[in-house]
Amino acid sequence: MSENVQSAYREEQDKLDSVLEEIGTQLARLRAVPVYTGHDFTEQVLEAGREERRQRLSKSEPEPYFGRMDFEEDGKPAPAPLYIGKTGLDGRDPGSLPIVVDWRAPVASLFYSFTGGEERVEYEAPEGVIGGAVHLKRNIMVRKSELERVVDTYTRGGEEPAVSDEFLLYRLGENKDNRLRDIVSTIQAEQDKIIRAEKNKALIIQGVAGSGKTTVALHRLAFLLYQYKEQVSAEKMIIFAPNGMFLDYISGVLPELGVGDIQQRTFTDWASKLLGAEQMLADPSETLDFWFGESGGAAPGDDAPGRFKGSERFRAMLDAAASALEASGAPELEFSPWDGKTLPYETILHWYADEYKHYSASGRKERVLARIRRWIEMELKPVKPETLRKEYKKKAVQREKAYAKKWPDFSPLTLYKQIFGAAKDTRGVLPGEAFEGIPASVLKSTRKDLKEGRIREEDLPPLLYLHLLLNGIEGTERFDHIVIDEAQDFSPLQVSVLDRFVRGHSFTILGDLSQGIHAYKGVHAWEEMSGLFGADETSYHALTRSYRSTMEIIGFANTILTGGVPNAIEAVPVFRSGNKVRTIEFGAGEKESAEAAARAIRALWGREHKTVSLLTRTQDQAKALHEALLPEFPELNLIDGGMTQYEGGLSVLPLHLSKGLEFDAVVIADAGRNRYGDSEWDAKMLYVGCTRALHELWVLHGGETPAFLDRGGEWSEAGWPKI
Ligand SMILES: Nc1ncnc2c1ncn2[C@@H]1O[C@H](COP(=O)(O)OP(=O)(O)OP(=O)(O)O)[C@@H](O)[C@H]1O
Repeated sequence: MSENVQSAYREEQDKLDSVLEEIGTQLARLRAVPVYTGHDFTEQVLEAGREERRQRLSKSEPEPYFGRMDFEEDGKPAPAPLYIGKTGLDGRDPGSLPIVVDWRAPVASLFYSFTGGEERVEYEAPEGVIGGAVHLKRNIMVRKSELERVVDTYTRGGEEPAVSDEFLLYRLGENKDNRLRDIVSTIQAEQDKIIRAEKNKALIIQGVAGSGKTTVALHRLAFLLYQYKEQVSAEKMIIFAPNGMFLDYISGVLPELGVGDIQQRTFTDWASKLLGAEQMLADPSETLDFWFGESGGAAPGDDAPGRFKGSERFRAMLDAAASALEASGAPELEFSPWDGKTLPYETILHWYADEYKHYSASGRKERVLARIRRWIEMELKPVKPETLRKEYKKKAVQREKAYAKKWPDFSPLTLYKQIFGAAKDTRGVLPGEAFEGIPASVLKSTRKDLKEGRIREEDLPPLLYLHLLLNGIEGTERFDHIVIDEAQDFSPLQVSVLDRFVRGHSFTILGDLSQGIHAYKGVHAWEEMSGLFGADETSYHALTRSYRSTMEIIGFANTILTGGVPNAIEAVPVFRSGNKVRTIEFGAGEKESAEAAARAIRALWGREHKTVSLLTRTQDQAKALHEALLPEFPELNLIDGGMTQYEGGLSVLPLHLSKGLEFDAVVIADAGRNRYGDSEWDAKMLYVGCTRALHELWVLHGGETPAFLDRGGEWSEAGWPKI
């Protein structure tokens, strides 16, 4: 250890001792106050504050901070050290400087945005822009209250800053367990910009595989809750992610950041509940088997059911259908509560079309019917004698009920069925020719589904859209912020529907077009989404550095993109080198394939790797391999789409389910031409699979492979390793 390093270490040890002592003292004081359990409101509030501090202090004790920055503010005589932690630690005396600054505080942004070369830096504080100079940037690793590492990434007047961040590399080199982790200590400048971006904008983030999109979105939620305390609440924020297992995988990050209660759902789950249509939903595996089976993979055009039903052209049809129904809403009838008394159609129409025009169609219907009932009451008042009035009243009630039935029900499902010619209820039926634009295959399959009482995931956005058009949003929960993960699989209609449920277009929309393996329903270009918002309502950010995988893995995965996907954005790896990717040929056949997989697992599992996965093209192959390998590896988990828990460890799963996850080592079970063609889609699938690996990637195949798979390039080595 050099003298400088030694003295830095000693200095930080002293600092840590004093901070821990302070935490201990504050905790002891708080614990000495008896817990209040009475009914006095003021006392209860004070107790809640004490409890919150007790918890915060206990949480910060093992790792009170992770970084230090010495900052000389303009006009101040000398630099002052700022310690930055996951939670702030205030001094004991009111008005004293914080001992540890919360990572989300404005001044802490300097720690992330400063990359070493800047003479002067600035940050935005509530009181205005504050400028100054950085004298030192230091990473400090404390674990279980013990000082473990001190790494200076910048010293003013010292050597040039290191090209790669040693501390970051150290963190990236660690093995992962079965949960995504927080990255507060190593957030990169380009990520920090996104995390701290203003709230009321639809942020669209295109990030290469492993660029930290999911992680950044979760940190952004924690930031928004801190920065906009008064305007947002955790319960009114929601994350949409592709499946239950993925939600489980990311579920640890927010609690680590001290954030609870944020809703985490799949769009399907949320939308079907809102529509009360859970029972009608067809099993999604049917669609997945179609697209991900070996016979699938045809380039999905704009007439694929999901693409069409999420498109702007279908939205225009829905608009037309809802307007037509609304316009023809009030039945062309006068209302007669008893013989000799009538309420003319013109009056009813005037109420419906003019007086209540600001309400949704179903709201107008409700109001018109209520007004008719009030009219009946008024008309009944002068009727004499009492017996006649009673008789009229009875009649009026019956006739009003019968009349109400003649109104359309304004149910989104009924209208949707009408659009596809599948409705029994023909009130307000629209002329079929208005919907000639529906592709024939979509019309046929959807009509059949609807007649058989079934809807599919891709029907949910249009149904929700119709629901909004016909019933409005009153009484429905609105969000303060929405995160859409894997947004390349969302359709424009889906996003515009969600836009109605969020205040101020406050979105974080993140995805990667190169991983668009659900292109049969998702967007093919981000403009399809940004075009939904006004120019000042949205901003676009690109993340091109990949933090997950070694240089060799990223280099290899990039060759798949360059060879198989036109205009794809390549990932830039951080300078972390590991073993070359292995491409291993086994003799053709199912048995040989299983034997090769077993040999790969034997070599990779149970050594330094905590998570190893075997990725197949289809669910059936995953099942077959699971069966074949289980006797030797009883701990092998078979993962399917219905799972809501992610086990980690050793697993076998189809490629499309591995999306968003990561593993220390990945084995592509069979990348042969018999499983994958040369299409862009096949390339994207293998790209997704390869970029799941952190440290080791082995690609097995039975001989011939798709043209885009680079088996002899600089990043890979053929054959089994010599051990
Ligand atoms: N600044 C960082 N410091 C340390 N680790 C990071 C950083 N950014 C990302 N990572 C790590 O990189 C990995 C990938 O992150 P994440 O899953 O959020 O990326 P992603 O862009 O959503 O990936 P994909 O699209 O491939 O699923 C995670 O292990 C995450 O902890």
